[in-house]
Amino acid sequence: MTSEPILEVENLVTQFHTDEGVVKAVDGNSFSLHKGEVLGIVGESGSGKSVTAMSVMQLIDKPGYIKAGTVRYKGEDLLEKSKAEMRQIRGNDIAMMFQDPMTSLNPVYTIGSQISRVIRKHTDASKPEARDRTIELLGDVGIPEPAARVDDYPHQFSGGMRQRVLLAMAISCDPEILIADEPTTALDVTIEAQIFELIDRLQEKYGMSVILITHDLGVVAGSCDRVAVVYAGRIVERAGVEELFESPRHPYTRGLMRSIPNLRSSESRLTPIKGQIPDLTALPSGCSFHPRCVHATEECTQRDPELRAVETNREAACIHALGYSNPATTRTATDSAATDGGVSNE
Ligand SMILES: Nc1ncnc2c1ncn2[C@@H]1O[C@H](COP(=O)(O)OP(=O)(O)OP(=O)(O)O)[C@@H](O)[C@H]1O
Repeated sequence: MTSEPILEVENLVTQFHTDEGVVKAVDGNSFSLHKGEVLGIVGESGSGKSVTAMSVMQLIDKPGYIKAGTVRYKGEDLLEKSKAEMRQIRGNDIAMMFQDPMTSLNPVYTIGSQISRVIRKHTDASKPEARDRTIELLGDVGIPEPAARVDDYPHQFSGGMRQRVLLAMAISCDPEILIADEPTTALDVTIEAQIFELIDRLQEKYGMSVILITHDLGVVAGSCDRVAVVYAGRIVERAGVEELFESPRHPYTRGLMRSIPNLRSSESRLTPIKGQIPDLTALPSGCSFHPRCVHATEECTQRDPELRAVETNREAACIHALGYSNPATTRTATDSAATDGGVSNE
């Protein structure tokens, strides 16, 4: 990508002070998003994906707080904006679609009135104009007979249709960025595929940039341009989607790939990653992933690896990462792996 990033997150640290200790939910992460790009943030449950999105939107409430970092949108740091300014930016510029449509839609209002209200809050549209736009949006997101359904209540829609309504609401003010946080968690796979197709289509139609948050690398493969893989609050690998699937460099990314069905036709066995994501109040010493890593060495228990470039368009936070390189394509990387204590290909 050569254009200026529309969103630049640098060294973001978000924590929660709890009775059990300080939860390091996002621990120094940086990433950028370019115009028209779809960035996937992927990782297991509890790895800090939602907290990253909520930090960008400035929706972190006590006991949480953003301890450090910058979130630059079109060059301006959102962390320095007032509450009123952020209210304008949310919806108008950056819209977020949450996991569960039932908690995001109010059951006592018609879906039309809920979408129209958002439009009227952010634009000077009149009531009839907002209603017309709402019907158009419902059509855009694939609700059949939108003019007839606009006065229905959320419970009159199926789960997939409610998710479409949320998408209509999120794009109603033509945002520059759409953050979709596990938008299909509660849906079956056919409906899930339809929602991702829809997001793709709308992203092109409206020229939006999208951050897609998911625990499912399969989703990433189908929809994203670039990917940030997160583990225990840290980005452990960042790459273009093709590079990532061609040769994942972090053992965690490899583990995630082995646990997805149908992703690699040559691998018929599914192998879940052993163990669990650590308690974010008491991270293991050294590399947080070392207790679950089949390649961990003594050094991994002591050294906390930084995210570093392993080749163009590719970074990984693993002291052995270079050892995963394909010798045919990245000779230099493989050579240096030898001096870096690198492990050989599996
Ligand atoms: N309000 C809160 N108070 C205390 N801890 C919190 C709070 N919100 C989130 N956390 C903690 O922050 C960490 C990251 O949570 P987050 O929801 O971002 O994970 P996630 O990767 O989005 O998981 P999921 O896919 O299940 O949503 C977790 O350990 C979670 O318990």
